[in-house]
Amino acid sequence: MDRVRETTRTDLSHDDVLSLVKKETLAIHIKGFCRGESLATARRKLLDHEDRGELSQAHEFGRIGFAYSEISDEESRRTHHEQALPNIAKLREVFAPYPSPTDELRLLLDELWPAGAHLMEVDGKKCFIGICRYQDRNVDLNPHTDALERNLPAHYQGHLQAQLSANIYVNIPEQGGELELWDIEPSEGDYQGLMGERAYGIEREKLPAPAAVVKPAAGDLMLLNPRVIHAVRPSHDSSRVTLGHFLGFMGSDRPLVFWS
Ligand SMILES: O=C(O)CCC(=O)C(=O)O
Ligand SMILES: [Fe+2]
Repeated sequence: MDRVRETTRTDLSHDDVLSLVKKETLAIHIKGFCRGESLATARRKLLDHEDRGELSQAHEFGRIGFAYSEISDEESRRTHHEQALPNIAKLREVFAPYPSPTDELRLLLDELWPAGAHLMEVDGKKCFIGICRYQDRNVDLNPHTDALERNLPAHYQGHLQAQLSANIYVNIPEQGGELELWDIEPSEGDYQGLMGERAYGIEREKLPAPAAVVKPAAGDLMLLNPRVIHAVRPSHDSSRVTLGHFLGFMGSDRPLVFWS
């Protein structure tokens, strides 16, 4: 079975999303999701943006916006929610006068999902969506999994049935920058054990060869299930710049929720 499915913006379906939830498909690839003019405008601005900062837990990665995964205490929790809407507006502005691909993704999923899709709220506070991430030359995004539960408050555990990831590629190096996917879903305990003292992720040497390797192009959208191990090979030339989105699945008849 082909574990990476190619489709188009118009053909993306409810069943495609469910196939990722069930891990029948490892990734769904939509080539040319972004419109050319909009991408060219944004790429110029994003490659040299004054608001680029460093990801709290792994300083080798640049980012615009404050990720949910950066929450480690009450102050960072407040920061995430206070900056959520201003950061959404800031990234929307980068694409102006065109619609931002993050907004288009939100609308597309709201339209295709029977119960719709909206920003995640935690304790009545909205979450940020659409983080811009920079992986500069020779930086390795090690094999890892993503789990919202690592950063949710204690009384909010257990409300997701599945987590999906949706990346929009703004700049992709000529060499390197491939997405690697393994068909391995470690339990949280096993993952923490494999991680040991590392800030995040697992050594590649501890894993077999990946089940799939995909090289996206600038403008593409890739959906994946980040509860299975995945990684991004280092770029050998320009920075790899993406817009990252997570989707929460709470059942087929419930809305999808968004955060970054
Ligand atoms: O940038 C990518 O291709 C994948 C990034 C990633 O780790 C994720 O989507 O969870
Ligand atoms: Fe990830």
